[in-house]
Amino acid sequence: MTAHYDQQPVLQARGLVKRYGSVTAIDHADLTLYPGEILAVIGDNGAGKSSLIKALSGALVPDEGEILLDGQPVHFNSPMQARELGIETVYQNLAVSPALNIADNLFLGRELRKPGILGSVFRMLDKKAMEERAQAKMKELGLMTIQNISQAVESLSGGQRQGVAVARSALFGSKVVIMDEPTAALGVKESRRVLNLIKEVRDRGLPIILISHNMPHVFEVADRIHIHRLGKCAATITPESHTMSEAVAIMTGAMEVDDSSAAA
Ligand SMILES: Nc1ncnc2c1ncn2[C@@H]1O[C@H](COP(=O)(O)OP(=O)(O)OP(=O)(O)O)[C@@H](O)[C@H]1O
Repeated sequence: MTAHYDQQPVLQARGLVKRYGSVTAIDHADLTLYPGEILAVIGDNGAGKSSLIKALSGALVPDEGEILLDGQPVHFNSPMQARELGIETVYQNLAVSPALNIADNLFLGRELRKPGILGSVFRMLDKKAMEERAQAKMKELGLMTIQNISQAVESLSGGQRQGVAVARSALFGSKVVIMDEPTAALGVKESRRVLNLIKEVRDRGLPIILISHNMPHVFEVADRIHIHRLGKCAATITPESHTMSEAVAIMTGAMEVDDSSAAA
């Protein structure tokens, strides 16, 4: 699937503001995510990327501004509310529970119950259905180098664990997947697998917001790059329109951009 810039954006932030006392973490920030794209969000430390992403994933309630999902205004008071509307977030830490197996991790907090009275009254889990769906999703995403779905996640490598977290987001994210530094803790080979997986999820129709400090990774996978500076979008560029050093220059304020490209 290729990005559709002529269509209704899937997710939009308009004029978001978040203040912590005298610090303005988000300062009238805009962001637009179109169907079929990987939108990278880059910015210096303290630029307000995490705060922006938290607002989009329901982990923070903005003081001002609006969030639109498929063109409709939405208000999230918790991450659960954002998830219920199809926005899944993969956090860098907390990605998976090591002691649980792969299938249990995929369904953590959203376990399937057995049909009928066994599930509704006795709350019995449908382990078989969860394992089958987990297996199918891992296979679909090309993650079947992991042999056994009932294998404990603590026995997997860092890249495989991140793969499980990405598979979970693809399993439940019906509209948007937000990934916060998914390759930060990984080696070269593992990063490559996770980047391919991210592209695979995009190609299967889920648009992605990717927060990353890794410029080569961003330039490799992003369709567009939202550059965040001083709490707002300084520019939206593409890997074709600008070089990595130009992106860094915009990020740090060394290079000015005209207002037209700042439209998110
Ligand atoms: N809970 C909080 N309380 C007070 N100040 C905060 C809080 N969260 C963030 N800030 C401040 O808001 C600003 C933006 O922080 P934020 O974490 O969103 O930036 P960031 O771009 O994600 O940075 P990094 O790349 O270092 O994670 C910073 O000045 C930070 O100190």
